[in-house]
Amino acid sequence: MPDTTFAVLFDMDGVLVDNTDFHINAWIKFAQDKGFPLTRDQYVENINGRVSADAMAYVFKRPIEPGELIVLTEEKEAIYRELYRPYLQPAPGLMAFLDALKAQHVRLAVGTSAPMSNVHFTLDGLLLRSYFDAIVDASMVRHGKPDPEIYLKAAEKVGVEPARCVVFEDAFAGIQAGLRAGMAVVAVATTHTREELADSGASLIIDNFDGLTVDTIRDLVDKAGH
Ligand SMILES: O=P(O)(O)OC[C@H]1O[C@@H](O)[C@H](O)[C@@H](O)[C@@H]1O
Repeated sequence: MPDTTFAVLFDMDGVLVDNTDFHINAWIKFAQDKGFPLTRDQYVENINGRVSADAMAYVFKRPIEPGELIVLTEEKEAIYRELYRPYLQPAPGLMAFLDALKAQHVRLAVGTSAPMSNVHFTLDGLLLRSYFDAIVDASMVRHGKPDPEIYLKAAEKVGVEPARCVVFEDAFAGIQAGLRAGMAVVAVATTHTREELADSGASLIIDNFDGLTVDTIRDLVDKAGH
């Protein structure tokens, strides 16, 4: 029987996989090729963890209409996948943690700003899809992170109330999305340092999933008093 007393919602990029540097390099190359140079700091501040519509509007300094957005997004993501493919691997400790959650029948979801093509690349490339009861990607929401819509939709799909969900996130936009959804957030210190994440509102900061127990995460929800 599924345990519906709490659910765990995972961001994808920077959490299930430690791939931020590959996204940064892909964005920098893509933007440079288009004649709109981008720095690493600009990426971290304005693009990291956000849906492509918002990221592209930032890079090109104008809103991008839907047809053009699909083309530009796939152009950028093809660069990213080419760069990251040889290094594609689950985050340290992830598989053991997912197995432990599954053994206790905890409901699991992915909530990502990535397009479906990258979800396929990552979850199917690593044979992770079967672990998740729901997957919400950028194509399924009207508003990207930091709006809470992605995580609220994931909670609805797994049938667990938002206050009983824990979100794993690496990006400030994603942490905000989780908090605004009324969820406890665990920050993963891949993109940002522990110091940078200290005031983010996260209940716990981890370097990766090594040694993380299901009880530690269940306690976060219980302590939040929901
Ligand atoms: O961290 P998430 O929500 O999985 O976000 C995916 C997005 O993360 C951003 O950081 C990348 O630059 C995007 O290209 C990518 O689509």
